[in-house]
Amino acid sequence: METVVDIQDVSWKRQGKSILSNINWKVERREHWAILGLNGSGKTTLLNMINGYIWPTTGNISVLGQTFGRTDLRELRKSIGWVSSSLGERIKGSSLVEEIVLSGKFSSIGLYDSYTEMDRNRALEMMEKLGCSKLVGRTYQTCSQGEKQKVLIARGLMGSPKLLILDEPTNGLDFLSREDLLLTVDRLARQENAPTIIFVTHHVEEILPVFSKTLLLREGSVYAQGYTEEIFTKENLSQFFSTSVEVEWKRNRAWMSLR
Ligand SMILES: Nc1ncnc2c1ncn2[C@@H]1O[C@H](COP(=O)(O)OP(=O)(O)OP(=O)(O)O)[C@@H](O)[C@H]1O
Repeated sequence: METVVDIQDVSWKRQGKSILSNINWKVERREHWAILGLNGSGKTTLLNMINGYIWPTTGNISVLGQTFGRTDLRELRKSIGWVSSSLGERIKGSSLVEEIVLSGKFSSIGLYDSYTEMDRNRALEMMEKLGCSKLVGRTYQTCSQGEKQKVLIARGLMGSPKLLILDEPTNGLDFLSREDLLLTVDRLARQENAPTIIFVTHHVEEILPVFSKTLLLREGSVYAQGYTEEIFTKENLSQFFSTSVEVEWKRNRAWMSLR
């Protein structure tokens, strides 16, 4: 099996404080993972590290077989699609959605490079895949929150990444748009040639069965990791959140409520 992310004994310290402590985590190809953690648990820090924006204080990390310190990070980043709210905030509202998707090929925010007919067709194909091709010709600012997320995911796929990171993609979505986006991600993840996906969330019930593995992060440490269905017990989650919770499984998803 091909290892996509290999993190060994990684810690990251800032101002004498451990933000990440002794993280060990391996993601194999086509093994889709969810990362669940409360605000401030270290999720974004971990993603910044996987993308090579920050380096471990101690420990080793390699992504897609490239060991940090011995690799061209800009090249590596082209193999990683990263969809986050900070990406969304950097997009100009007046940009056409198809141009936003196309810009994913160059990992740029605006579209400055020239592109071919083939690139344009691929952009349309990615929009088709995400179920948002009807938006062609529209500007970003006229799209709903859910439509914007789909455009950004299509952009993330444009460069045929081996790893796709979806960082809280359901933020700001209403109940129906959230379910629609989750189903779209589920469909994408099940495709034959799908990239390995890391799905970051605060919410247990957003973790669909296709995310067969979950990493629980708490206060910068791995609280638990492994098969989602084994991890999401009421005992585990009550300890994890330091609050008594009930867990109910419906449609292969765990739903959590206060006890
Ligand atoms: N450069 C930095 N210097 C000091 N502290 C930092 C730095 N970056 C992050 N932190 C701290 O590390 C902790 C983890 O932050 P991080 O943003 O990774 O959490 P998160 O799980 O992504 O949170 P959220 O769910 O709210 O996005 C926080 O307490 C944050 O204040």
